[in-house]
Amino acid sequence: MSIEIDQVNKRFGDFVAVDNVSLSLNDGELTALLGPSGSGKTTLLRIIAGLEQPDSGRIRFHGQDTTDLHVSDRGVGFVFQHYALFKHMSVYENVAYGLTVKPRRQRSSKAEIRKKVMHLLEMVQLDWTADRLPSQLSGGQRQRIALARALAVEPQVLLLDEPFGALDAKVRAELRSWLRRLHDELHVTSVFVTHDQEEALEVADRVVVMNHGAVEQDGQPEAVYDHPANAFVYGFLGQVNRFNAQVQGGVARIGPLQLPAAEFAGQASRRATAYVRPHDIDVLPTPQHGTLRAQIEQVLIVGPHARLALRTADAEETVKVELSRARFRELGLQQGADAWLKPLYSRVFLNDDQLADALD
Ligand SMILES: Nc1ncnc2c1ncn2[C@@H]1O[C@H](COP(=O)(O)OP(=O)(O)OP(=O)(O)O)[C@@H](O)[C@H]1O
Repeated sequence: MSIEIDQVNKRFGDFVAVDNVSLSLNDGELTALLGPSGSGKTTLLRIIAGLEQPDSGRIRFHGQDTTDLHVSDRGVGFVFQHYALFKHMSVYENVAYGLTVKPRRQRSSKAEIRKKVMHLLEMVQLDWTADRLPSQLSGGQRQRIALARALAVEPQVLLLDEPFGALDAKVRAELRSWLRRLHDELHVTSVFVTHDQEEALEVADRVVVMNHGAVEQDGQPEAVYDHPANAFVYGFLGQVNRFNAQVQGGVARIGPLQLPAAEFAGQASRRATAYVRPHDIDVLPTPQHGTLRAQIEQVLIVGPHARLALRTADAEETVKVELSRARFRELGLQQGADAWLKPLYSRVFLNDDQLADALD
């Protein structure tokens, strides 16, 4: 089931929650709506679901206009952040609920319902909990049951609003890869809302980055991560160092450093900001041509990585660098010592890019 969002707008009073959003989501895709708090993700999800009416614009499922269709007639399944399982019903009854409340003529027999529910419970690997009450399950298990319940009525579209938001980091990580596997098996067109960039990049086929109610960028996770459309997306999709630069002749200068900025080759001299991710900077123990001198302020060893904070002579912020632990040992770097920074990959955006301000 493809979903077309066509010039959708939504205001709450004077506040623009969704600002002229158009998107085409492909059949069977898992799409992440990613953005900071208040960027309009949930509002857009609720409009797709039919829980909220847009002020203008249309929603189409597989070419059919559903904008005025009631939520119960859209064939959508939901999973919310706070597990909304019925407390007094067993796990089995929770998953069976949507099937047992169907009108008699559409309802399957008890035996068929049983078979289906048990199959769903096996799929979420919780068939052994069928007779338990939700209170006897962990948070992660409850979310898997919520998902089984949403899938029981065979929705054409599955909508998930921060489904793992209330869980701790380890459980979240487990559920992410589990959701990905489940989606690969079922291929239900799914949209999930998250403000966690790692979650979006890991799970989704496609990432839609939102800010102030509008879409900043839309694409496959690698494309969005490797080629951010603007400064906002660069900053939002992971840690980044920002350097004040002067761009001229296709080069961005930061003191003795020269970084490529070929896209601005034809421009007059302009102030700009160079963006460099912590893992895209090498650190050298001795001076070299075209490197930036800095002092190592802090070293944190985190599992296989070494995270360094360094201060350059004129930088306002510390520069963050991430090296492999092996590389860090090989270099023999010490806290307090001088080191020389060599950015390996960077992106330059001119300073009048208003989106850069959105990060501050
Ligand atoms: N029913 C409403 N009435 C008034 N304002 C609302 C209503 N629903 C949402 N808003 C506002 O619209 C904006 C967008 O909200 P929305 O929940 O869509 O953002 P979000 O990106 O999902 O954020 P979060 O991650 O914090 O849930 C917010 O500023 C919110 O306060």
